[in-house]
Amino acid sequence: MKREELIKKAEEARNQAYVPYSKFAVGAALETKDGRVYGGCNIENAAYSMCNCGERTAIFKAVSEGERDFAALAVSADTDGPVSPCGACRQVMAELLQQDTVIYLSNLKGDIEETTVATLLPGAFSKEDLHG
Ligand SMILES: O=c1ccn([C@H]2C[C@H](O)[C@@H](CO)O2)c(=O)[nH]1
Ligand SMILES: [Zn+2]
Repeated sequence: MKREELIKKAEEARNQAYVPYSKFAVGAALETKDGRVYGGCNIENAAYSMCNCGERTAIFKAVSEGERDFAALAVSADTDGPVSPCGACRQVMAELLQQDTVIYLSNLKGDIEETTVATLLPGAFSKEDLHG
């Protein structure tokens, strides 16, 4: 899928964001190597630490459906520049996406930054660290 199409799907997922506290809506769209797309939005909670980001919602939806091989992830929010994923999402991307999964960071103005998991989180803690 073209990056503009995947970003549009992230924007559509963003419309479902449940953000009564921050009012900051985020959408994500994760495309598998077979071309299936899983949307995700951020979902907040009155117990703030339970808030889940849009990126992780999309990743967990896909993985929970048995998906393991991902081509691209688009993220969209109403930010000045391309949205910057939080550290927790970067760590989850490092574990569950591939090294060659393309990440499109975007905003509603049409700015797009194309990056990779390795660039977003150099030195990520991984299963190699865990099992020496
Ligand atoms: O890349 C990001 C950054 C923040 N958030 C969410 C978490 C919280 O619901 C709100 C404000 O931080 O935005 C995301 O979903 N993705
Ligand atoms: Zn996050």
